Amino acid sequence: MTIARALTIAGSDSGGGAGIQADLKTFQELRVFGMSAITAVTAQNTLGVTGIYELPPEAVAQQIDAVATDLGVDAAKTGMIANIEIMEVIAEKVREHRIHQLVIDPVMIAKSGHALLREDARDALKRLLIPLATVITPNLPEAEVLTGMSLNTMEQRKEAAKRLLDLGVHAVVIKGGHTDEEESVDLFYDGREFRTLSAPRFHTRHTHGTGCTFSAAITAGLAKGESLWEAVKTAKAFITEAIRHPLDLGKGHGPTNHWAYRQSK
Ligand SMILES: Nc1ncnc2c1ncn2[C@@H]1O[C@H](COP(=O)(O)OP(=O)(O)O)[C@@H](O)[C@H]1O
Ligand SMILES: Cc1ncc(COP(=O)(O)OP(=O)(O)O)c(N)n1
Repeated sequence: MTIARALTIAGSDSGGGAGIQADLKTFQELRVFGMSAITAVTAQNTLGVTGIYELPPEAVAQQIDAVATDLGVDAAKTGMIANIEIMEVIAEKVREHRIHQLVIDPVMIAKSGHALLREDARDALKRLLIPLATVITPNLPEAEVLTGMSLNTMEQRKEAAKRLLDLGVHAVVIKGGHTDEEESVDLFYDGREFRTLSAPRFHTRHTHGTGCTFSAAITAGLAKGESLWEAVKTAKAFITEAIRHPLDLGKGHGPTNHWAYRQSK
């Protein structure tokens, strides 16, 4: 039996709803062997982030080397990167280990409002990492920062997707979580055609880690050899079930339910 292997390069969320923890739970649910390279440790729960401890860039490089030289990586994703120095080593290691299936979730700010990427690293993301990616998955505020556009309409989002593709990435998914529209519509663009993925919008406080979970599910699909579109469709179904059946935990923005997709099958 071939074992699909996925690596997450991201921050640790002590609360278990986002970051490395959400990614590993998602990989496991989708029957992919999960590995991690931690960029930063956050003290975090459903109410917010109370501490951020960035790791030395060498520690991130060593973790990537350790897994890539022994276990092997079929696909990888990035989440919280924290700073430019860490971003530089990630770009170097992705090239060195020839990681060709790379999902970049350009995490900038948590829903609680805490910055998870230093502001001076936002431009570096466009220069250093996005050109190496198979797909990037910005939410609406992140897509606005990366393009400098206001994204209120679908036409504006399509134009933003084109501009993001011009940065050298193969495909873009602009996620539709951050609106009050009736449906949560994600826009996919691979340079050939625009496609949309729609789901009912659930009125729930349990949306902590939705972006991490969605991008981890895409990574799992790529690790298993699925086409990008197949992987994105499964990721949308996975996150929709995870939000539809929330876990009643915490007093703030609670986690999604990582085992709901399996139970829906
Ligand atoms: N309230 C919601 N109801 C249904 N789907 C949602 C909801 N919030 C987010 N999603 C979906 O979750 C995924 C992550 O989107 P989003 O929350 O925008 O990302 P992020 O966590 O990076 O801000 C997308 O597929 C989006 O459409
Ligand atoms: C350690 C860590 N990484 C990423 C996030 C952001 O997760 P995201 O999926 O964007 O969800 P919200 O935090 O915005 O709800 C995080 N919080 N912590």
